Amino acid sequence: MFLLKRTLTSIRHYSTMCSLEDAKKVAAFKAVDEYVKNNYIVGVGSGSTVVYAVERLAERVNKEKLNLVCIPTSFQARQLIIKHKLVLGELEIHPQLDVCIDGADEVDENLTLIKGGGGCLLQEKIVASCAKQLIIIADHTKNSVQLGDKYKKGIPIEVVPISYVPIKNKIETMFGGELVLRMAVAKAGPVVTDNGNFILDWKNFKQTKDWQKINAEIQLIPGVVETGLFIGMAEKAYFGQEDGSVKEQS
Ligand SMILES: O=C[C@H](O)[C@H](O)[C@H](O)COP(=O)(O)O
Repeated sequence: MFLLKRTLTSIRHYSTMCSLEDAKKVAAFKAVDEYVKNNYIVGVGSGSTVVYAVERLAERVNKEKLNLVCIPTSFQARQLIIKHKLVLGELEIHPQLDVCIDGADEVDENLTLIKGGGGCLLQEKIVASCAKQLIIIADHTKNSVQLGDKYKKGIPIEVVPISYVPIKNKIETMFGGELVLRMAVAKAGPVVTDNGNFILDWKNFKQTKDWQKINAEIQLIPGVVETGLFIGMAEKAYFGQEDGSVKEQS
């Protein structure tokens, strides 16, 4: 009897738990509902969570007849905007955005982010820097205290191809850890970003509270194009939870 009761309890518990995809979706929908208004210029981030944000943008445009212009942060984002028949814009015409909605690989307690797991960090940082507000959408696995607590693939650093070995050596000497050239999956050789660059993933870095200083030093190394550290940029993060609720951090 006791065993049966325990089994029933765990079945009930399981049935109220959401998948990671559901968690991404609830976070994305809430962020779009709360931050996107009529006549906005909207930055569209990259990655699997942003797919749901674009779905919601399209629903709202169709239902509420919102007049939006969407600025992509990658080739993927551009394709999503086109697929959903949203108005595609560019920074040349709209250099100031009202809001940018994007995913993240990890978000620490200070809203410092690791981004670039999908290789789109450079354009994401450019577009976010032009937006009045950067809003992050993610599932609960991305929510951590310190960077590196949860995301183990490393901090992505986009580099000019000829410089990847010197940059790897310099950062390992300056700060420790290991920088690994990201390799492509369906192509021989390295990942080539939307901007024609390579990505070094900085793994096993020391945890610190001084990301601002380290980031500034890395950015000064010749050949470094951009880092996946987003410091002091995000206004708010929405994390979809296992129970279907959304946790907000600002
Ligand atoms: O380069 C990719 C971006 O920074 C993504 O926003 C980040 O990797 C999170 O992606 P996802 O929503 O797929 O976890």
